Amino acid sequence: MSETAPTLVPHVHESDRSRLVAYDHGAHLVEWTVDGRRVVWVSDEAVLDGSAPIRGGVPICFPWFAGGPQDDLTPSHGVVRTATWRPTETDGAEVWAWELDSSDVIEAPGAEHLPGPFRARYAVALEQEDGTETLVLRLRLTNTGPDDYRAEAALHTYLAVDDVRQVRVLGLEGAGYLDKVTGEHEVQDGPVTMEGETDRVYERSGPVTLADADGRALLELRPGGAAQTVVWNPWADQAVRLADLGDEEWTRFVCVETVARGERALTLRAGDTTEVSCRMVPLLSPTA
Ligand SMILES: O=P(O)(O)OC[C@H]1O[C@H](O)[C@H](O)[C@@H](O)[C@@H]1O
Repeated sequence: MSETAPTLVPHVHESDRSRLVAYDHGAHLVEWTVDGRRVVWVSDEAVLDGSAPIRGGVPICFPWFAGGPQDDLTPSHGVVRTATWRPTETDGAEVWAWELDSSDVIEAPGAEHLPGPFRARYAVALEQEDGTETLVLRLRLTNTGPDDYRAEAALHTYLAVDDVRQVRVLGLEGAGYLDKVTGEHEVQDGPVTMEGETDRVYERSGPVTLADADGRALLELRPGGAAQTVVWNPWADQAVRLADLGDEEWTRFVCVETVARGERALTLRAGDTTEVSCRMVPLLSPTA
């Protein structure tokens, strides 16, 4: 028997400007590179054998976010980010699409906390917009049961930055937020800058722009179907505790997440389909 751990097989797609890499494990997009510049970030220490969630990329969180409404559920971020999704037929500009049903995860740890039966379809598309190649992520959730229920969901986007201590997140000015580090409710004063562990749930969905210290816009995110934006970076002390994150890697990313949690969780009506999406628009020119 081989002693080598099984390694997930990546899907790779290259267009004129973009390179995308994804796995069926979690329907997890792990790389988006535009003109050779990394936009979606993944850890060098990410576990890629299917035994754990992948640190980086765009984890799909459902049907709960983090530890759920009462912060008492495991695994963190629900049951679908470690499930093996089924590739399915693509439509239009979609590069990949996957499906997952609640029956696929019924044996998974945490399945006893599913609020109801569901069918999920997730697609990664490269769509042209005003001559720019944009990345669009669409998560469609169908309540396949007879009763309405509520569920949390997120597209947990890890964005590559040169140095998280230098970046600004614009578009959340004046938004109320829960600071999960202090437990306090605050109102955002000016652009978001980070000087320590940051874990905030903003009651605004965007659009938001990621900019560098000089105010140069790097990327715009346009979320859809979810009311909140989470901004997260573990910073140095917490990073040391994450086995799948190199000790210095925390400086290289910021998570700006499209989220529906707590009182803003999704309401999935019996038989209906709800969509959570995020469009990412690169704003740096190739020569910048
Ligand atoms: O370590 P994970 O389960 O991937 O979670 C990573 C992070 O996800 C979100 O940003 C949450 O707001 C954080 O509280 C959590 O620490």
